Amino acid sequence: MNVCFAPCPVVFDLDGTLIDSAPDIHASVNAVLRLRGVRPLTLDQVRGFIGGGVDLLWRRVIGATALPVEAHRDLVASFMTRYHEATGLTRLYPNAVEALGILADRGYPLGLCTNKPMAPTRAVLEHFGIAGLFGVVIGGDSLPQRKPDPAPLRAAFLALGADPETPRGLYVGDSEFDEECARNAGIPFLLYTRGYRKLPVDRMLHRASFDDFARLPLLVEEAAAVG
Ligand SMILES: O=C(O)COP(=O)(O)O
Ligand SMILES: [Mg+2]
Repeated sequence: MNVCFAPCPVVFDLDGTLIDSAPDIHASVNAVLRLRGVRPLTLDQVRGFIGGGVDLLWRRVIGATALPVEAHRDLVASFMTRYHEATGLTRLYPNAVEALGILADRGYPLGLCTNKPMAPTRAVLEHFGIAGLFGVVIGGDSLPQRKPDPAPLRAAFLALGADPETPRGLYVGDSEFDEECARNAGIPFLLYTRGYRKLPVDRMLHRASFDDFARLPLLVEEAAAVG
């Protein structure tokens, strides 16, 4: 059982969960492709490449274009110079900030565990004025491992004071990477269905799913009570 007597930590994914960042990622990818004389990718294509961090994003971009595999490192570097502070096209999902505020007011320690590198993660949290809500932020370059490896999620729960043997709490995310990571870490998973997942909801293991953040505070209370 994973019952939380005191409010247990709730850790969030970022891209496709709290924010729709695909338009900024898409614009930065296409800026790099333009410099190389490569045809732009569609927003749907790029959205489908998000979830595993920038290295995987660019392996997928290379796979969809005629770019050489050897250019991967330079492409990632060129992308990061554009993307590290790109927030103009990014939007918070409706009611996400309100839900975070309600959970914080109720005493739930909040954390963030994303595969996005720390620099753009910090930039977007500052841009939306929500950095202070999170007791810990783990980015895609904070540890040698990335989701779906359980290490980043475990690190987030440890930083929020969870017991290392039997970490208690909930992970809220949108993608197959998050689901697998939660499963690997033994943490119940709450699935936001309007993000970037590719599988149908019923093919993903989750404690509960939701399509509106207005429902999240109640779902957290219910999931925390069941354990
Ligand atoms: O940057 C990515 O590829 C994914 O980021 P996320 O872990 O916040 O969904
Ligand atoms: Mg995500």
